[in-house]
Amino acid sequence: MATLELHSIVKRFKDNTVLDDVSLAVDDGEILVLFGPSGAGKTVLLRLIAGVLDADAGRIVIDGEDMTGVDAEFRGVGMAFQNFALFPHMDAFANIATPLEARKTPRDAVRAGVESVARLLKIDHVLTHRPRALSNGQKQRTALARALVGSPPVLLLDDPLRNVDAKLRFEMRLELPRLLADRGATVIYVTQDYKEAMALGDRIAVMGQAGIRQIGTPEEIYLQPAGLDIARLFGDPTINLLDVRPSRDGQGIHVALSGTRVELPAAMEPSVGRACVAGLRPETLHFVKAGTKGAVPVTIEAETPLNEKTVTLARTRGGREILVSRPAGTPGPDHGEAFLAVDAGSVLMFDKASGERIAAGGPAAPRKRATA
Ligand SMILES: Nc1ncnc2c1ncn2[C@@H]1O[C@H](COP(=O)(O)OP(=O)(O)OP(=O)(O)O)[C@@H](O)[C@H]1O
Repeated sequence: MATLELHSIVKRFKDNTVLDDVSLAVDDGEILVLFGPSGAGKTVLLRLIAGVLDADAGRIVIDGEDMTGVDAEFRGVGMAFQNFALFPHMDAFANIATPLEARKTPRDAVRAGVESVARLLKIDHVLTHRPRALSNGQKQRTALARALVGSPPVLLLDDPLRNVDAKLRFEMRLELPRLLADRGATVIYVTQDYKEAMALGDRIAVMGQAGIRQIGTPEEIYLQPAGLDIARLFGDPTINLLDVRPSRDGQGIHVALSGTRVELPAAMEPSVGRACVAGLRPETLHFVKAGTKGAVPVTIEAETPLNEKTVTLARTRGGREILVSRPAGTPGPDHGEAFLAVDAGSVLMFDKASGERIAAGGPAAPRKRATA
């Protein structure tokens, strides 16, 4: 295990500044997920840490030691790439063994190391196969086995599940946290899949234009996103976003939805009188009986049963669409008029002009993350 610190990293390619003053600290044994759109600089950041690219400015410190000028093979960093990067002329065993061979590990120890990691990743039956005789999932596990086998203190995994089918992705999402925790490595894990990010990360760093937009536990990122851009990236169905202008009277702060007053917490004070966007997560909205105090009248347009939930498309009197999600098998209206309760504590409020969240609102994130 090791700690990893990035101090004010800058990386440019000609006039393209990919990383601008990026700082980050990863704890010993932590899994930090780098999440963000294509081209955000995630791979570049991993390559800088690995030592296969040089930064234009800033320092990378592993376990207290400045890595500037330290060659890749002496950094104690293992890496698995999204495109596998296996040697085609070598069988799976030899591919996995390369980090141990490079260290001149005795033959018996190589065999024991490769077989043990191959068993863990369920590829022990294909160790004599060359990459072209492996399925994508087996190739992916072989690349991962190669990154794990030397037990590097720091492990960099670049979207390792991108090329595998949905079933294996799902299995690996469940298995990987334990596997990584067992190896004791400090991990930086890149993905573009928000579910993977939430399932695997102790913390998630959301990458935006040239840097990190927000860093926090999965719950903090989901419940208290720093901006509209981040709120939209997490959640399925995506968050409902409604233009509002909160106002205040003797009874408190409120907005109008379908002509109905929806009370907001006092902490929403900074939003009063401003053009805002209210974010309502579909799972925080509930259908209630007609006549329930504060219930918002809507018309049900459509209902889609998904595996574990039912998603309803409702429309307000003003014609705005709202998605509501509820656990599959629970009762709910499927046509006609219905009424929605909005949980004021769950409403996220964003400044419309800047897209930034108005800090005081939103539910509190729990201190500890739930297990995935
Ligand atoms: N060797 C290079 N020369 C010039 N530009 C590069 C080089 N490597 C990366 N870039 C640029 O840096 C930016 C970030 O690329 P990077 O591969 O890190 O993105 P990413 O966030 O990992 O994307 P993806 O999720 O698609 O892998 C892109 O604009 C890319 O074109």
